[in-house]
Amino acid sequence: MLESVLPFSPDLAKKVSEYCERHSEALPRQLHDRWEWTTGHYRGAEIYTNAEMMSSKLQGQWMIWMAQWIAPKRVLEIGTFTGFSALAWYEGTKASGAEIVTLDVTHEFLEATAKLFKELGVDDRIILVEGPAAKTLSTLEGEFDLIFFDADKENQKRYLDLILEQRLLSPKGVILVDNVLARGLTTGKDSNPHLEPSWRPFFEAAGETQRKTNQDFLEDPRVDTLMLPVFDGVTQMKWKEGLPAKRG
Ligand SMILES: C[S@@+](CC[C@H](N)C(=O)[O-])C[C@H]1O[C@@H](n2cnc3c(N)ncnc32)[C@H](O)[C@@H]1O
Repeated sequence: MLESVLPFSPDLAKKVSEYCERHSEALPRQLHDRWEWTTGHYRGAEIYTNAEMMSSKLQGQWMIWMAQWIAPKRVLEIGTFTGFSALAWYEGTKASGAEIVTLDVTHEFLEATAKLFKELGVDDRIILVEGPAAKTLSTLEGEFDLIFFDADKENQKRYLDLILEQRLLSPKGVILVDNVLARGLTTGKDSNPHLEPSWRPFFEAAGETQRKTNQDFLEDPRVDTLMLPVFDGVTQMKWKEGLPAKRG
């Protein structure tokens, strides 16, 4: 196979996603429950209409696996929402005992998340920070070994600049950026004939913004960039070989 992605229809995408979930280490109960709670509670609710913002269950399984492998001392997440991905970072860092700092601008989301984290007793290592991420980032100190971008997509390059300028990324650290394919529309307006019509204007705009961001990431001389067609598209970045050591 010379392409890197299977030609999915919606039915096949569902079938393959479920198959992959079943053939991966099972999602821990508390993540499973949070995922179900978010989809049930938020769908159609007055304020929180968008459970779609949450990562998929398989993505949660991937996060746990990645965190176990990287064994970070500190994790930084931009975009908490209802805490599903922060719980995955927590689960994946049980051995490394990492501190997890997760940022969100929306008070209601953080309030619901703080309540859950207290109930689950995971507030010993997860720190929730409310406010616009750019502002919060400029106040952070120290280094992070795993950084996840999953908030406002239009500011991703700004976040990268702040992180690199402040050396918040450790020398061997990795940045993971979610949704770089914007449901496929980053590659062109007509790329996804299966997209629900009501979502099309949003993702057309998101795709256009992301096209520029992806190019900016690639052209940034401070990082090595790899874009993968998994989930809604994930870009991985690390310091260019030898760069932090030279600058240090
Ligand atoms: C896609 S959701 C995060 C999903 C979460 N990581 C998960 O997997 O369940 C994006 C979140 O980013 C937050 N957000 C949007 N703009 C932001 C900003 N400027 N600063 C911080 N958070 C922001 C939103 O409130 C929302 O909760």
